[in-house]
Amino acid sequence: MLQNNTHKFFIYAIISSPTSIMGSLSPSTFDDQISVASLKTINFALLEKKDRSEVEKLLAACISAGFFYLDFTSSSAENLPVAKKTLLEVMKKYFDQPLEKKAVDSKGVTTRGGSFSAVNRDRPNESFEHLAIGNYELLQNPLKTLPIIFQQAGDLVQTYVSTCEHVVDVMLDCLSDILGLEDLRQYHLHNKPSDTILALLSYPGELTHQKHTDVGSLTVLFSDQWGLQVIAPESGRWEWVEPRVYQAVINVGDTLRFFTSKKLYSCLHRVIREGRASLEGHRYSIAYLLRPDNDAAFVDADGARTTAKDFVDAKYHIYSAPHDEQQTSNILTGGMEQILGVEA
Ligand SMILES: O=C(O)CCC(=O)C(=O)O
Ligand SMILES: [Fe+2]
Repeated sequence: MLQNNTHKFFIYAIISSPTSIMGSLSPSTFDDQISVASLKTINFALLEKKDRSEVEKLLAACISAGFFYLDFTSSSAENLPVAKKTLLEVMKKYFDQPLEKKAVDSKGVTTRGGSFSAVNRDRPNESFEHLAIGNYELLQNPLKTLPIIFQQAGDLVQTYVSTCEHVVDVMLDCLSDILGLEDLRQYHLHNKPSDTILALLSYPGELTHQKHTDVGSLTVLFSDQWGLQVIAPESGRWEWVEPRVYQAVINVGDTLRFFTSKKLYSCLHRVIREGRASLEGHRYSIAYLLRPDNDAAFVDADGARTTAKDFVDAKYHIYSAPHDEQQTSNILTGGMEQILGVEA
């Protein structure tokens, strides 16, 4: 085992190139037969100015891959990648604590903390540890919502979350304008109860994250480590999402797809630890998951009218159900598996 790891490190040292100007994290030339997704990069400063061609680029990314990078250079959210770096450090300290200590923070609510896994004895690695900080709860009562380690970091989490609120608001405005829709923000009012969360994820060892679409509307994701894969809509094949230090990965979730009469793609993704990702150690990621206000109503993938609250509850149920139960429903994959023609 030790020999194996030493060998891996040796290969890594040979093939890795230094972090580029873009802040991408090598090994970009690792040959594990899986391509790196060629996702578009959208400029957030231009979206803030409602620059028409950038907004068109945003729409194009949302109706094709459903995934893209967001570059914050010279925007009012320029500090987000810096805050992410600090947040990752605090997270490491947090997840280093004994399980019993962390268990107290989720207050027995499995969707808010602890270990999250599908109930499947054949795939014990499909599990990760998480802490989910409720956006609404954080606004209402930060001291009750934040574990002590995060309180000690001053207003780090509050600033991070309010910046994410701004980032998603701008994207929702741009999409409403270009699609000629009434304001998509009306379903995402941050001062109304919703299941919008800042999810802090920890993948020690070889833990993975089963394939899924995100239940909500938009996700702002950062990870400095390889592991995330997305389905390429043209081929139905899994591709790596290259981690970038200064850019967030944004993806469309199920509910934004439903609010836009299924024009946008809520793309399937997963985290695996094989191939180039096997060179990473303990993996961490930060996902701001925007979900609609609890009472927002829409028609789901099966044509049923539902509310965000019921839809999120149903998705969480199926997320931790056995795989054979998951296969009987469209919920885990947002109905996207058939549309994308997924290979495996
Ligand atoms: O850990 C990651 O990179 C992905 C996390 C994710 O897909 C999620 O939280 O929905
Ligand atoms: Fe996800």
